[in-house]
Amino acid sequence: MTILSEKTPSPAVMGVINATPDSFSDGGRFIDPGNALSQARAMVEAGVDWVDIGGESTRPGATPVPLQEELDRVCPVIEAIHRELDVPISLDTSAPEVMREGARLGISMINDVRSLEREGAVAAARDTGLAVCIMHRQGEPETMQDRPEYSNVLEEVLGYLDRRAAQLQDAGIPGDRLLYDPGFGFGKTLEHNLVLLENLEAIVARGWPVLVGMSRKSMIGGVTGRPVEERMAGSVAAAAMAMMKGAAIVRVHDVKETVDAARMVRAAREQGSLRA
Ligand SMILES: Nc1nc2ncc(COP(=O)(O)OP(=O)(O)O)nc2c(=O)[nH]1
Repeated sequence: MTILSEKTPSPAVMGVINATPDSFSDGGRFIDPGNALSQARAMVEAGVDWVDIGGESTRPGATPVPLQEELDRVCPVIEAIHRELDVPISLDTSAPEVMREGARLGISMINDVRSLEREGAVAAARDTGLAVCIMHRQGEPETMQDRPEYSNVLEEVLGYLDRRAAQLQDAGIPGDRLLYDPGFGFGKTLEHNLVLLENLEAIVARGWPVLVGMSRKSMIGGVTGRPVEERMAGSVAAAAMAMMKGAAIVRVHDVKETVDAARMVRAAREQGSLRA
């Protein structure tokens, strides 16, 4: 995967900066570009490999954001981080116009929880030449957690990602620009999420870099009983498990702690390969 090999180690840590008023765990903190830049700077100082900028919450129950409002939220943040910091930026959006503007402003990856399914998104992503993370979800944020059901969640997630990757390659997006994401929390019960985490190797085995986002989500709370603001340890543990199972990027809020976990995984993997 050229974009990943060129820009970051594996596993890599992606810091979440939501320029939104309503994101489930950091909503409102980074809607001001100055605050977002300060957060990005702190993440870079903590060793982050990517920052992920989002202007629309996709938490369960969230409603879509008008295009201009999403542009107004993310563009100043992208411009400031691209100007002031040396860190690859991924843009968390489903809107083709936002993808194109983000590419113009210097992002390195499109992170679309809707896998380029919106009108014009495939062409936009293709034209930018950027890496594209595609993600499985069942339903839309407004209702996806009402009654998630699968006959076999792992097979259905893999089936969707494989079909979508084939469609996008047929549409002219080279396969070496794609990343897979199983979509933790996007139309899944706690049990579904845990099956996907425990079997992550099967997703990694498909051959595309795998990006996972479990940080502070309800699956962490469901297992630990912790409220959102106390889910750092559980989130780092889940990220460590994913990295040990072969995830290429972990998308997290608690960067400093997760960078330490990533460094442990990389060190053991490198030393282990030397057969000391
Ligand atoms: N690739 C990818 N992108 C994602 N974007 C948003 C969220 C939701 O988490 P967050 O951004 O912290 O909350 P909100 O959607 O409320 O902004 N999760 C993922 C994920 O699991 N994978």
